[in-house]
Amino acid sequence: MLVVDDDAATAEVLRSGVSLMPACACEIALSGPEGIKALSRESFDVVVSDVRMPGMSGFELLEFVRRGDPTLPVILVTANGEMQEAVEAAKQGAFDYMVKPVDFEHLSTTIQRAVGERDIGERDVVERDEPLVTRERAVAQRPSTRVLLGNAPSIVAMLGAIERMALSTAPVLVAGETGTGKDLVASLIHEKGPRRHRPYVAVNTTAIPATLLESELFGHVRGAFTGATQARRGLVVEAEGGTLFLDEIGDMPLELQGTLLRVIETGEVRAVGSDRGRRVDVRFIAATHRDLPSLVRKGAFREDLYYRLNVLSLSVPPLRDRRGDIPLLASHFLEVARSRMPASQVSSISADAKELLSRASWPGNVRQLAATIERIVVLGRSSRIEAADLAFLDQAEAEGGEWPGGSFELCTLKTLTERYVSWVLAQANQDKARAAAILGVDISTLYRWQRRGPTVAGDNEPRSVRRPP
Ligand SMILES: Nc1ncnc2c1ncn2[C@@H]1O[C@H](COP(=O)(O)OP(=O)(O)OP(=O)(O)O)[C@@H](O)[C@H]1O
Repeated sequence: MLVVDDDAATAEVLRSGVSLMPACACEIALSGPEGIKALSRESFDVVVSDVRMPGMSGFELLEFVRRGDPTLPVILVTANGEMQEAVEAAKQGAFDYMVKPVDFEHLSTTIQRAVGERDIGERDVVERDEPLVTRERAVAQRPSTRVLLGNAPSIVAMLGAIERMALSTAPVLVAGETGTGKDLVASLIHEKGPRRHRPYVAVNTTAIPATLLESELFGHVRGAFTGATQARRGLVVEAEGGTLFLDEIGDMPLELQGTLLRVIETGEVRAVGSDRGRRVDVRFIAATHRDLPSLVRKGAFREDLYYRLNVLSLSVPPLRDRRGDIPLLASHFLEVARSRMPASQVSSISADAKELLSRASWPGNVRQLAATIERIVVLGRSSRIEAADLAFLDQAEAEGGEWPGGSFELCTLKTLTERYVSWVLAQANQDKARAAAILGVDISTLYRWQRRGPTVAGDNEPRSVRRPP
């Protein structure tokens, strides 16, 4: 809990009052700005603030908190209880309003209520976080408190970029493998910016049949096509004032890419079957796990749309490139899973198990880690997750693992390459696209190598190798 009061003695009294509550740690700030500093340094479950303070009032602090994290409860305490002030406090979203001298019993039950309600609110949000069904579409009704965890330098840098990008309305392109957190990044860009109170509409373009995608996105008028018995506004219009998140943009059909480009450029959307455009104010964030520049080269993605979307870009690193964050994420997902299943026995992770988690290959990235922990929480019978519970995980031998080329007898470059290629394939679970990416060659080259053996530098079969392995 954070207590903000310019009168050190009162703050101290409040602190000693609440420290009687079990498991309550309390920090004091002697002014509004000091409170803000504390809030940016660490996270609190509740804030109790004096109303009249020089420099920054409790109401101003409340406004600050509401903008940053609308779920964080703020209890205002005042020396002179005026009805008007109490009404104002409620209007501005204070959790409660109390008059000094504070009745500690009342304060402590209010704090417990505030923290309890917040937990329930967060659980709702976690539930929203589940795979989006059928049309993979969700309209966020209220700002969520999804957190992006991680201390890896790449993640810290990304968080900084998210904060800055949140202040702009330019399109953003988020790249990264599946399950790395692209949707999470997009929703944070929305939530940290001035559009946070407007809708966040997420669409997975691959989850909607190509024939319906156009009308889903841009709407249609009644009778526009067979079965269009009612007009539809479309998701772009639904995102009015807010953000439209287009997941898997690399899979969007070419014809629609042209329409989307026009909408982004003109700020106008035209429903299928309508001859009139409608102005919209929507911020576009797109994501893909595919290599868009290479799709552009192959003619499968429009170059002009690529440049339009790529005004700001972010690349979310795969989990295996930030292994240091795995224990932290695992503990977080353990808490999330436990809150969904309070009856579970599982409550901690052993050091060995954390070690094993940190070494696994995680081709499905953070989503796979979350699912792994959830499965153990649901099925586990002991209180601690042990290494033995994780025996099924693929360990990433590629890092720190042994070179599998066998003993180092002298052999030709071709033989060595063959062994390396088959080892990489094994590491990638025979996923040719991933193996080709690791090897830095085109997937068609990999297929050819499998049929005819690899071509190596010096072979007289040039041009077929883009980059010598
Ligand atoms: N750094 C993180 N901290 C906490 N949770 C995370 C983090 N990264 C991802 N997650 C969680 O992992 C899950 C997968 O993330 P998300 O759906 O954003 O991935 P994605 O890259 O959009 O996946 P896809 O490519 O399949 O669409 C979500 O539940 C998300 O909240």
